[in-house]
Amino acid sequence: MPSLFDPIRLGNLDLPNRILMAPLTRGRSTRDHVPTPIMAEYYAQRASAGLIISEATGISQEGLGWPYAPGIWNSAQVEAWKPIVKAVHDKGGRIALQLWHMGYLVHPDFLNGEPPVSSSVRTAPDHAHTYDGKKPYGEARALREDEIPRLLSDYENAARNAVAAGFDGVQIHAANGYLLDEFLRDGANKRTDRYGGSIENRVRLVTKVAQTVAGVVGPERTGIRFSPNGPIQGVDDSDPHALFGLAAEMMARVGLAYIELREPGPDGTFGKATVPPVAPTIKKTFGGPVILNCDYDGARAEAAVKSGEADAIAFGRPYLANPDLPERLAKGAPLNKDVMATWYSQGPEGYVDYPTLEEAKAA
Ligand SMILES: Cc1cc2nc3c(=O)[nH]c(=O)nc-3n(C[C@H](O)[C@H](O)[C@H](O)COP(=O)(O)O)c2cc1C
Repeated sequence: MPSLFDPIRLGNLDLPNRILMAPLTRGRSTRDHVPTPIMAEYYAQRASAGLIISEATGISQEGLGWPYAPGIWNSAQVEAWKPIVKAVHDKGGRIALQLWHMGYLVHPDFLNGEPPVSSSVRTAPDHAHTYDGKKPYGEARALREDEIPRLLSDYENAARNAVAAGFDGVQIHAANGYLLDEFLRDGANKRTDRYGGSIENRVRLVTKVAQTVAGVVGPERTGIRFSPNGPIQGVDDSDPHALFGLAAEMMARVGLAYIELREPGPDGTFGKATVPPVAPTIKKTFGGPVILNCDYDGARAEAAVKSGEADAIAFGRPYLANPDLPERLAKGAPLNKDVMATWYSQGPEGYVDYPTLEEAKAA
């Protein structure tokens, strides 16, 4: 069986190892959601990943409600992404862009006071990060059926821009309680039209988005992320095995290159599972490469790949804090611990200053 350190082909991308960088929002763009030069340094430091999945990146202003997060809907953003992608390529790496619509998790402050959109009228629990600190979420309105073509054209525009910026591929963000997850899971989707109710109806929007994005980028360069197990940001489902089994089958029909899953265990530190693992069901109905994420260390990751449970592993917090993660895992070296206070802070601290093993030894 393969090891974490063996190459793998995802769609038409050849990865030198099976250690992926999971998408990590870091808030180092401008207030207008334009990427900044320090992001080139950060991603280039992590170029030895089999594949970098970028931080979630807004497809439209309607879909972006995170302070200083990047977007990909206008030409200033495309131009600013180009040197970042080039910096990763110059170091021999590969980078895919994660396409994001935050749905009901966009605070009205980002929308000139207008309500955000979701599958149904609903208010997210807890508080949003805004430019004026944490605030309770606003009530979302239900996206009308006649607005869906416009949403799809936003995805199409973003996908075209990702290609123009030079990305090796894209990942559709359908996880973590954001818009596409709000349509998928019945705890959030209360619609009575053909986008709600049955499982077939609830997978319709994500399937159309996948077809639209793959139509621009190529299915062999398009992946998708789900978080099938357990509640997150107020979104959950009553029958995840049936729902995500069908969603994965639809993604296979579109021909996507891979599915990535954030699936914690029952004691997960980034969400908690509430049903038995959904990954095996998804792996069966998808048939292609499945990448697993959440709470992996080197030993668990190697065991998951060796057993065939996963084709590759995506690391989030370990990658944030260890630019040379594959080299450290190969040596069984200790890992730097990520510092939560600088996850979303601006500037270089806790961003580009985590040392490699060699730098730590030299210091
Ligand atoms: C600071 C931070 C930012 C994150 N941003 C994103 C994101 O932009 N998109 C996404 O799908 N998940 C995001 N996540 C979730 C991670 O991709 C990953 O699923 C999570 O950290 C669990 O993996 P880990 O145990 O390897 O850290 C984020 C997590 C953290 C800690």
